[in-house]
Amino acid sequence: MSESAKPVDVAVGILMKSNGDVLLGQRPDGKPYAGYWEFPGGKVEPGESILDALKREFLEELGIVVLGAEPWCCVEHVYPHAHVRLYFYISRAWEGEPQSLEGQAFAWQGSLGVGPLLPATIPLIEWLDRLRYAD
Ligand SMILES: Nc1nc2c([nH]c(=O)n2[C@H]2C[C@H](O)[C@@H](COP(=O)(O)OP(=O)(O)OP(=O)(O)O)O2)c(=O)[nH]1
Repeated sequence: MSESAKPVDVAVGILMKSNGDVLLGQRPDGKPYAGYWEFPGGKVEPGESILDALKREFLEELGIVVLGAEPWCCVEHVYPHAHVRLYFYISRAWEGEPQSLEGQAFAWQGSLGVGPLLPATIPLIEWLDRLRYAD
């Protein structure tokens, strides 16, 4: 099996406000799928827990301190550039306002008004809507 066939673990965070709005970011130039929208996050480094990776990425990308997050679901996807295993967490507790520390655009969204989304993230939106607008 070649090295590229091994899945890469990615920690992804969905910050959810009490009104159900969630934070999306746009992938910066220079990355695969530049310009596509995604939930903030990034690759887990060797020896790092997924939750620690999530906290590190939120601090590096957005200047946000994640105070708590719950694992929600895991999705695997094979892209031409990588085979990824995405660990999605939902956080309702954080400190700070998002800042664009890596030059990326971001937006709080209720019903989804930005696109395109990364292919592996598209099915999540319907599942998320069931959760956000359950009652
Ligand atoms: N953050 C995030 N990544 C996603 C989502 N959906 C999805 O398929 N991915 C994929 C795209 C990438 O192949 C991978 C994330 O890796 P990345 O390249 O953005 O991570 P990173 O910031 O650690 O990158 P780098 O240090 O290597 O530049 O996960 C999503 O909703 N959020």
